[in-house]
Amino acid sequence: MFRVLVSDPISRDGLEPLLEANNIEIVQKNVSEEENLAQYDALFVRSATKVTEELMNQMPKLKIVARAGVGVDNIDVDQATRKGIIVINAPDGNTISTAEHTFAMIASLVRHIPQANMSVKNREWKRSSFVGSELHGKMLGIVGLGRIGTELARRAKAFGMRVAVFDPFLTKERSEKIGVEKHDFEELLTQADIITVHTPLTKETKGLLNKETISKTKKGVYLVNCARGGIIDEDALCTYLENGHVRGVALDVFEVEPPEHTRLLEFEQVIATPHLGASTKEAQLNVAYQVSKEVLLFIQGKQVTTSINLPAMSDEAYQKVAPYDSLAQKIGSFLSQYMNQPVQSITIEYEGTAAEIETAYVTKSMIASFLKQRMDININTVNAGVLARERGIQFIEKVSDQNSGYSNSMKVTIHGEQTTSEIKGTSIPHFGERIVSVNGFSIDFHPSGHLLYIQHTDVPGVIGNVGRILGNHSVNIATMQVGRKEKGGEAIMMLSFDRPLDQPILSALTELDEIVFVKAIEL
Ligand SMILES: NC(=O)c1ccc[n+]([C@@H]2O[C@H](COP(=O)([O-])OP(=O)(O)OC[C@H]3O[C@@H](n4cnc5c(N)ncnc54)[C@H](O)[C@@H]3O)[C@@H](O)[C@H]2O)c1
Ligand SMILES: O=C(O)[C@H](O)COP(=O)(O)O
Repeated sequence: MFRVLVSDPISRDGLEPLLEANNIEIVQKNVSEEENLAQYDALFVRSATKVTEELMNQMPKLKIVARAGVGVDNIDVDQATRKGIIVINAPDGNTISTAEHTFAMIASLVRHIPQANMSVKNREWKRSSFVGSELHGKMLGIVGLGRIGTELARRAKAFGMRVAVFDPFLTKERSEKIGVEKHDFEELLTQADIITVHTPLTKETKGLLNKETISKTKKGVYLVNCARGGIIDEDALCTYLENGHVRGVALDVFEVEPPEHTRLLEFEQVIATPHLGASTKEAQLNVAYQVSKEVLLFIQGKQVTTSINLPAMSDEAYQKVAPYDSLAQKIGSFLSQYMNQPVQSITIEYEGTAAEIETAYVTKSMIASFLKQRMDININTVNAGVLARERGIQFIEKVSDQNSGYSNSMKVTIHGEQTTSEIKGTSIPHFGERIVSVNGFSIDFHPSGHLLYIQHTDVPGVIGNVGRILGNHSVNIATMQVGRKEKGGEAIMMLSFDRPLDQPILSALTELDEIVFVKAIEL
């Protein structure tokens, strides 16, 4: 049974993909009210639940955190990554709703609609107190032209506004295509009549609009924040509202939510909503449905596509990666079992078509498989890199420009404290993966099942002796491959069996004079 805890109010209809699947139990209850957090495999949240390290420690089975929305600033993604917990979000399910809400806030702000509404409800009729400004012909300054910023720009243009944009990642071509003016931050500050922010809250964007930057804006500017509390510094807003430099402010988000102690709410010129940008039936259905489908993919062992802490990959892209992923896991596990010593560095080299895929994912998969043999914690592609680095293991990814004759290949070299080992493999369409070289010995075997690696001297009779000992122990050899570098020198044997070999058999083989090294490997 896969258990899902839905902590924040999330559309039940949007959970349909999970509700319809077998062996999934869904509990809709806030984390603070759930006594047995340890039983859950997945946690669904919006912005209210704080997914802290402490919470994750109480959920040892947690494998995936699904944010039914965009912002993940309420989730400790670094800690989730360390623990191998996948974090996903629903990047575009609430874009339209938030853009529409922002536009409604802008229109309300310049026409004083909330204040006028309150006044009329108080039985007043003060028409001259609420004279507003037209949007037509005014310049809207958008900071952050992502999904929401772009939709907002389209709406502003339909109202006859000029749209100026600052976004360090915006190209000239894209700004021309959308029909907005690309500016630097300083220009936008000095020219815009209304400034609205649509960036995530990061170290760079925290306090982006502060005492200094707001002082550069036009006197009488309107400021809008429907992205994240803290992008516009709340103390600075109070200062400029008090001295009249800022004419009005519209806020959907606050530094602390709910904003119990902020002075901002005392200003007549401030209009506010309680983080409602994504609160429409449509957006809530979209985001819940998006993350539910992703979690279902995860449960089915398929590739998730909207992960924050994994390389983004569509299912189609993963189909191309899958054969190499499988090969990488086999090589990682093989080398980890074979090399029973501390490791300093791992190098993985891709050649041919293997170099054309999402190699970062495959590298992490190989490292995860390598570490799994050595560590008794949850290791996967999410945390493999962090855990390897924490243990002082360097990993290097290379693309080879050599042509070794295979249409694709992957070579993994491990530098251990005492020795270095290397395995090369290839994936053959419709045939599966093959190991084609071990420590420079050419060989050809399918890396699967109960295997035995034997290093020996290339002398007559050794194969017979090995066969005799195995026969004496009633062990049937399923497959056998040999490889050598030169006649009479060192050679290797790779055997596979229908069952694992016990220690007495391995000891008997080791006692043969011509045998240098024996290692049973389970793949
Ligand atoms: N109020 C709500 O209910 C609500 C709903 C949805 C999203 N949001 C918030 O809105 C924000 C934007 O969402 P989105 O879906 O458009 O995200 P997005 O990732 O599509 O866009 C963010 C944009 O910000 C830009 N950016 C990043 N750093 C910047 C900087 N220092 N200066 C200028 N631009 C910068 C990026 O280049 C990107 O284009 C997020 O913080 C999200 O959490 C709020
Ligand atoms: O980042 C988001 O998606 C929005 O801030 C919406 O947050 P919510 O899901 O708590 O409404």
